Amino acid sequence: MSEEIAISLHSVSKCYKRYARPMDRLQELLLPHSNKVQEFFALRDINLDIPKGQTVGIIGRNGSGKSTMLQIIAGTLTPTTGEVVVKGRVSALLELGSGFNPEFTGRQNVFFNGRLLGLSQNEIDSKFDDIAGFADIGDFIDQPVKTYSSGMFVRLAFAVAVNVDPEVLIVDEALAVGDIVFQHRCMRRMRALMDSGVTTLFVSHDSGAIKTLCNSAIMIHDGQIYSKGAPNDITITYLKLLTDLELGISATESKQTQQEEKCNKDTTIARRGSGKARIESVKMLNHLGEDAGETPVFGFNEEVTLVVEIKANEKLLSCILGFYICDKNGNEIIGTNTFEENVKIDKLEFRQRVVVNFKFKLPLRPASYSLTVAGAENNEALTFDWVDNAMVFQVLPPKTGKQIYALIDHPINVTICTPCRLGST
Ligand SMILES: Nc1ncnc2c1ncn2[C@@H]1O[C@H](COP(=O)(O)OP(=O)(O)OP(=O)(O)O)[C@@H](O)[C@H]1O
Repeated sequence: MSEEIAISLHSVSKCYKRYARPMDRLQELLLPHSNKVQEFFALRDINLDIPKGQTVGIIGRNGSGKSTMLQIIAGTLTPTTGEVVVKGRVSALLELGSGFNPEFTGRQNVFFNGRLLGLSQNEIDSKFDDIAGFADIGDFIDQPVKTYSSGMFVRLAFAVAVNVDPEVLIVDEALAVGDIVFQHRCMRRMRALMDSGVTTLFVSHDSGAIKTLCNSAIMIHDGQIYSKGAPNDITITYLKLLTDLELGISATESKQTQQEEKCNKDTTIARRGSGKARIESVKMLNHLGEDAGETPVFGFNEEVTLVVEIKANEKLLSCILGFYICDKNGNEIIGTNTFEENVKIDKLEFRQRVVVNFKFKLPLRPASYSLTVAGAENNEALTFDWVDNAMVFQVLPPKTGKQIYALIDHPINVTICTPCRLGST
């Protein structure tokens, strides 16, 4: 059975007119053929099908075209060319306060927005208490929204967006504005909506949020889809591109080197960095100090040693080496570096090698994990080498048969107190 497509973009482009000087705009109006206008493509030939029920993370640099694409999907912007089909009610949180009339009270805006989204008066009536409760802005609900703080604005906008039974939800980092308690409330609600089958597009610069929330991701670069796939792979691609651009490597070259690495290994190993020094080898030793091989299997809570060898390709004034152990979604579970552990690596001469050992236990839920290893000259410097998926290993279940429900099994002391019954003889 083919999957149902909720959002479909076919050859979508968005071209803006730009003028070098404000005068040029006027001249163009008065003399339409004066050729003062420059065409700028914010989006170019986007083809995309998003299946119903997916949570898709959208990632990309500032100005890459993310908001333009989402506004087109939300229907608040018309594409210059191409076709967009979106099935179902779209609730979008794209710009702070968009869709709110500043002169209306919060209550009036809830009704106004609800009607815009196609709800009847009765439907909004029945949802109003939920919306006001979620926004939790007290008496401000009856004040004009122009008197709101930006946090209150977001609260109300989010409360409306998630309580109108959307079929497509579009969220553009608006969550970052509320306080921590509200952010947690938003996350819980978003998860509940996703679990109930709402198609969600989530734009964020926070790769952690993309990895935790989404089941696929799209990276936009220069108005085009640069890459799409599993959230972890896409965030790796994104971080590699950011590093490469900083090093003066073009986006095309960055993509090419990543594809070459991919062909050489089964897993999406991604390597980036300035190359001032290189991670020459990575291995893990088991609790007996034996090399655990290329795809190790460790016992639950086994003590292991991660052995990393680096070689300086130039003289380094200092060096920090670190690692992460990530779950299959790329969430960092264990990690540290020599600086945080107060272990100083002195300067390295050209071609000098150094081997760093990290010894730790693996109190992890039985599953497969990947290892990321990275090094930098100091805390401010660009990494000289960063290797994602340097190794993948397995952790076995505890021999005691204990179930591990959380990601990590932290030692916990449980005591039972039996209170004396009052009045008993
Ligand atoms: N109305 C407009 N007129 C001209 N250019 C525009 C207009 N709106 C957006 N752009 C340009 O289109 C490009 C894409 O903008 P967009 O807002 O979609 O990027 P973005 O990826 O969402 O960026 P950010 O992460 O900073 O929000 C940018 O170069 C922007 O300057």
